[in-house]
Amino acid sequence: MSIRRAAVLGAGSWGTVFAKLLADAGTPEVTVWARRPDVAEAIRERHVNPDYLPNTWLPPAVTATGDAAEAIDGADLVVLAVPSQTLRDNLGAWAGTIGSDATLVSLMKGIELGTLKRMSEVIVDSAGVEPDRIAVVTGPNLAPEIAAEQPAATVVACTDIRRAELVQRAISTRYLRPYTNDDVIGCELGGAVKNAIALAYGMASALGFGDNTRATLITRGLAETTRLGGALGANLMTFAGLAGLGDLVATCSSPLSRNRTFGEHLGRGETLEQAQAATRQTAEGVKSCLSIRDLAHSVGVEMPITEQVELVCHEGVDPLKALAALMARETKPERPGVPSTGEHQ
Ligand SMILES: NC(=O)C1=CN([C@@H]2O[C@H](COP(=O)(O)OP(=O)(O)OC[C@H]3O[C@@H](n4cnc5c(N)ncnc54)[C@H](OP(=O)(O)O)[C@@H]3O)[C@@H](O)[C@H]2O)C=CC1
Ligand SMILES: O=C(CO)COP(=O)(O)O
Repeated sequence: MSIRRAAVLGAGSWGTVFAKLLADAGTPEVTVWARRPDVAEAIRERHVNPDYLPNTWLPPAVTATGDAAEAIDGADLVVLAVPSQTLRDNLGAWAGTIGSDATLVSLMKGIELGTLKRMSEVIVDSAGVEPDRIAVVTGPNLAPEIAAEQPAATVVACTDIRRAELVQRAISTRYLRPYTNDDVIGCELGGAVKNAIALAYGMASALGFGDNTRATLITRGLAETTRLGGALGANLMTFAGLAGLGDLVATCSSPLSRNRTFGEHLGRGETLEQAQAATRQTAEGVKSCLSIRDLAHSVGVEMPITEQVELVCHEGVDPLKALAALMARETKPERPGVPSTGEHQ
């Protein structure tokens, strides 16, 4: 079985590249929904998204519309590529038009404010679909690099292996190698938390700190992500994979990352508003650091880096003070609960 018609709802960087990917992998009809009619027209008429990917030519199978119902009509794959915090409202308006056996794909990397839900949970709520119809695609996938067809890998996470393999086939190309994974919780947490850690990494870079600081943030960032995952029922091995370490390293180390770039602005002493004005695209970690912190508190997990990122973003704390607070924390074993001497051997 293969996908005949796909809808991609959201015409930003990743939504647009994902439409190209589906077409390159053989989907005959891919319709992008853009909320601005001029963007839809440019994709439809000129095969380019001038705002987000001006130098990427989109294949003939990709078309676009400003009418979401038209995009969704008859689609057996519905891809969601809007900002995490608007998903609930967007999908609420579209849900009635989605086919009863269509597979939904979530590209979002965030945790909803207020409800503290992962994106697949928001989709279940607002579209009223069963969780096993939702596949999460996540991994080290900076949109401009995938647009340029640079080789990479990704993960398709779904509790229904048949649907996971369907999506895997639908995005398998010579430049992207998808793996399946049944750990939806771990894959979504990896994608959401790495954005908060990349904000910290960007701040540290702008403050002039070198590779020891950066490696420490990545490693301890992964440790707190894994702690949260453990408390929420994820498979801990997921965090050593593409959706965990892979995405964390790519996002922290790339100047293409919007989250890292946003962190650099904060590290240079800009306010949240100044950083927002300087960066136009979605930096999910800015809002999700609040919901991730609250989610962690709700299950009694400490996430010190995420907490300090939240204080810098939303309480105006100086990034240097945030760093000092992290360094002044009580000393402890690297892996709490594991003896630091050889007594267990
Ligand atoms: N870019 C990347 O490299 C990757 C991104 N992701 C994730 O994919 C998701 C989407 O990101 P991405 O495509 O990059 O984001 P962008 O910021 O590039 O684009 C966001 C898109 O959503 C639209 N949008 C903005 N606000 C609303 C709203 N209120 N209602 C409906 N649509 C809206 C924008 O329209 P308009 O242009 O009119 O503002 C635009 O089409 C995010 O969760 C991100 O973390 C995942 C992997 C890679
Ligand atoms: O998720 C991404 C890469 O996998 C994109 O990261 P940014 O949203 O920080 O650009």
